[in-house]
Amino acid sequence: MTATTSPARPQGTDVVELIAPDGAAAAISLHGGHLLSWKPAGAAEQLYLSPRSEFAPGKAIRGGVPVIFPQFSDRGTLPRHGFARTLPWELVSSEQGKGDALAVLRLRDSDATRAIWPHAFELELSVRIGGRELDIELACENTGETRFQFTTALHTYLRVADLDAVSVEGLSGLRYFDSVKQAEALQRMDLLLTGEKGVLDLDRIYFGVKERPLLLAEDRRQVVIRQLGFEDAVLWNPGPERCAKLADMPPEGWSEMLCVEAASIGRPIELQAGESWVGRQSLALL
Ligand SMILES: O=P(O)(O)OC[C@H]1O[C@@H](O)[C@H](O)[C@@H](O)[C@@H]1O
Repeated sequence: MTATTSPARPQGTDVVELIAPDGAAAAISLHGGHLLSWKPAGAAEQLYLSPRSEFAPGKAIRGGVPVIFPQFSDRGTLPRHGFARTLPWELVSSEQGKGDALAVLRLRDSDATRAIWPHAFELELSVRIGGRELDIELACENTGETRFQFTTALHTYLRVADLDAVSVEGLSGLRYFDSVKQAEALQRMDLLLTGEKGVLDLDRIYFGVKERPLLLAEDRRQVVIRQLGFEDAVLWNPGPERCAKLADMPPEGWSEMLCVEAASIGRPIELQAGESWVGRQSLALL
């Protein structure tokens, strides 16, 4: 069975709706190849999507899962977080299986990308849902004649009921770059408390996370976050002051979200002509 592509949601953006036989559901915008919503079977929305997001050509959507490629943040000369999140992707396929539903989207280099990044590439984003699990896979192929390097992330905005009650486990002993303090540090404890009792204005790149599972926990909810192929992870929450300066976030939006991003930043990925790379982030609601 083919899933439907519904035009004109939100504000003219093409959105692919996925529904698995058990009722798990997801919505993916072709603008940015951007997962907007994930509802596991029998459970509520797990992703945060800002009600003030713009959904306009050339603009990034605030929330969901932006695809960051080929540059993380301001670490290079390209627009912040690269261009994949602001370009139209094409739908390759969307289908329902026996126990899941899967959509595949593609972005290839174009005159617009080559004007600022002179490389031939093909990105494929696969989103699979079923039961209480979500897999997001990003594949990149060098379709040109010369090598290139990139940094990348799946910039997942997790919805939280109350940031004060949220903790993240699994980071102990890792070195991180604190982008707020512009300094490196070592994560001493396994438990990172967010919200007013913990770290507000949180913006950290944890290096060498590799396949360690992370656990996001709040009162009655636990989400296991796994990654494969990505080396690092980013934790981001703007806190009240920075959030107030973000035009596409409501003033209290920061208290309802926490970004846990699968990323490769510390060691850029290098692809020779014809080579491919694949990275995956998997979420499971316990
Ligand atoms: O506002 P943007 O461009 O979507 O970026 C949001 C945040 O993305 C995070 O990944 C970065 O670590 C932060 O520094 C940044 O502020």
